[in-house]
Amino acid sequence: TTKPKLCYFRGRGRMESIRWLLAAAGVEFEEEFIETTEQYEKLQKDGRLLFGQVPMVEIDGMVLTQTRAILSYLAAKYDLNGKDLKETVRINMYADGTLDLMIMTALAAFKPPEEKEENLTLIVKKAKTRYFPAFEKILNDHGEDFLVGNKFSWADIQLLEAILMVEELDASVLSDFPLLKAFKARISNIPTIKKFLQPGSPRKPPPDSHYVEVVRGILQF
Ligand SMILES: CCCCC[C@H]1O[C@@H](O)C[C@@H]1SC[C@H](NC(=O)CC[C@H](N)C(=O)O)C(=O)NCC(=O)O
Repeated sequence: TTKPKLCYFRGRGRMESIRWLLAAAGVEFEEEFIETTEQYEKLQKDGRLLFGQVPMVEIDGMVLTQTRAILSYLAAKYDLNGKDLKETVRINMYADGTLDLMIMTALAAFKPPEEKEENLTLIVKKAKTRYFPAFEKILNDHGEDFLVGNKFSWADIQLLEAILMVEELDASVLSDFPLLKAFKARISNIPTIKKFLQPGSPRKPPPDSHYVEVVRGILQF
């Protein structure tokens, strides 16, 4: 069978959660990195970007765009989506929340230097006052190893990804969240995730100035 093909810049951005989900599901994938404007314009000209945007994933004979739609398809396809609609909507709520937090960290790299420090402080504050307390409470109230239905799901993958991203900004961010600390250790030890966290995996590094310049150049922003 042909492997899914991911088409995005050589960096995290909006594609990183898709890489995490596939890796957690033990699914190998190809990557096509957009490095030049010509590449990007050819994708658009060939009509492969529905709204002219990436992430784009080729899978099961389809050319998919829109990050959340892709994540939702993959979660359902790889049984990471809850046992019924009520579990699935909770998973979607949690996943959307962590995605909002992660987009903030992705866009932080593109802030002008004078706004960078203040913006990073804001992101860590949002994580500590809005997102992490909500997840700490869920783990506390349900007393289970996973966020939903005591079974590993897409929501667990994205919460771990978000925790690691915010820890890159402030290593002590979990100091007031003991249940999230234990959650991080538990989920990081799931074999497919443990492998993804090793060097040499398709996981991308934090955005650096080179990456920002490449994306700015291609997207003209
Ligand atoms: C480090 C991460 C990269 C930061 C920049 C990215 O964050 C996004 O906000 C912009 C890019 S991602 C690239 C951007 N894609 C989107 O905004 C997709 C949004 C869509 N709702 C989705 O969820 O997939 C893009 O193709 N723009 C071209 C343009 O609209 O004409």
